[in-house]
Amino acid sequence: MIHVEHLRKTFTTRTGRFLSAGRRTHEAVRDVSFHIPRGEIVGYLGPNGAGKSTTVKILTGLLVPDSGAVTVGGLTPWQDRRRHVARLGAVFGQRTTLWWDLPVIESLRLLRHVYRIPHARWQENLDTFTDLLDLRPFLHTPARALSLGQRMRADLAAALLHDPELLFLDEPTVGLDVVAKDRIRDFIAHINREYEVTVLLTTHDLGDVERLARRVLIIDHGQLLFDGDLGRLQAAYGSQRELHVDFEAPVEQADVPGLTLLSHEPGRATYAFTGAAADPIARVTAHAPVRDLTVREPDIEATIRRIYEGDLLRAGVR
Ligand SMILES: Nc1ncnc2c1ncn2[C@@H]1O[C@H](COP(=O)(O)OP(=O)(O)OP(=O)(O)O)[C@@H](O)[C@H]1O
Repeated sequence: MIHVEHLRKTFTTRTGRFLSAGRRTHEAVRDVSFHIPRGEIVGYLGPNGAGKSTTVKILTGLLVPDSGAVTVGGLTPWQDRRRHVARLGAVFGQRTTLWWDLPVIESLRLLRHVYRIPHARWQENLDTFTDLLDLRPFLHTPARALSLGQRMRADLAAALLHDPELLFLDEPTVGLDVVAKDRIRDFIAHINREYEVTVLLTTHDLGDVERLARRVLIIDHGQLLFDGDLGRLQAAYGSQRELHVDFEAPVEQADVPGLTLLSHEPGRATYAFTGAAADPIARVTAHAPVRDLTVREPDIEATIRRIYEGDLLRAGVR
């Protein structure tokens, strides 16, 4: 479905003014290659500025790369833009594609015309998504008056009315509570299963990835660092957990044998450990009286950092 070969994109920006004016070239994407078969959900991950949006903009046809070959369903996005766009949908957690002042249903009607969807097909999809996403209570509410969770549900319906083969999701659950996140994730899994929609998911939320994607691509500084199974990634890099401890009173010496001290300020310390939490908790509580403690799973950003710092290529995991 998606074929990307040796993709490269640089941006040139101006620096300084007048006599000191110059140009700086920045390689946002360097030599990235990957293939995604139809019907797969792939998590596209990386820290801020890694090159994710640039790749997605090229895949949607918004940007033209400097070099490399890209085909999506046999089309070159920036050359066959109209045909390409008709086959894809996109949802951005940070902004809506709905008309702000219009009731949701009016936006969905307008999209029928934009994409020239046959009326019967549009109605069928609208009914299906209204049920699956429980849109009925706010179909007649303007987009600006929706809660974030409602807006995301309406945006998902809007992106899928024209039966796209490929869906780009950018932070689809950002800012949502646990229940709303679950609902969105269940829906995405459903449409992937039932309609065989291929999904490229960019997110900083490991929960989205764990629930939806078996495969992840990790990019940093424009280079692809990892392409493979999420299980393999987590086994290799995601096993380090954090223990955050509030002591009853400030402790002068926070080092605890067997644990790695990550940070320490009076009365508070953070440790890294692997495996079960019982032993580290016992060690810390034996060290000094504890008021409160929490165990945190590594977030995706931290895992990605560790991959980068640990030099994935040398570790031979790729
Ligand atoms: N239009 C542009 N002009 C100049 N530089 C740009 C432009 N767009 C992106 N960049 C630079 O290219 C690099 C990659 O940016 P990109 O937006 O692809 O990252 P990202 O992985 O999507 O980050 P984020 O998670 O913050 O959205 C960054 O260093 C960014 O500053």
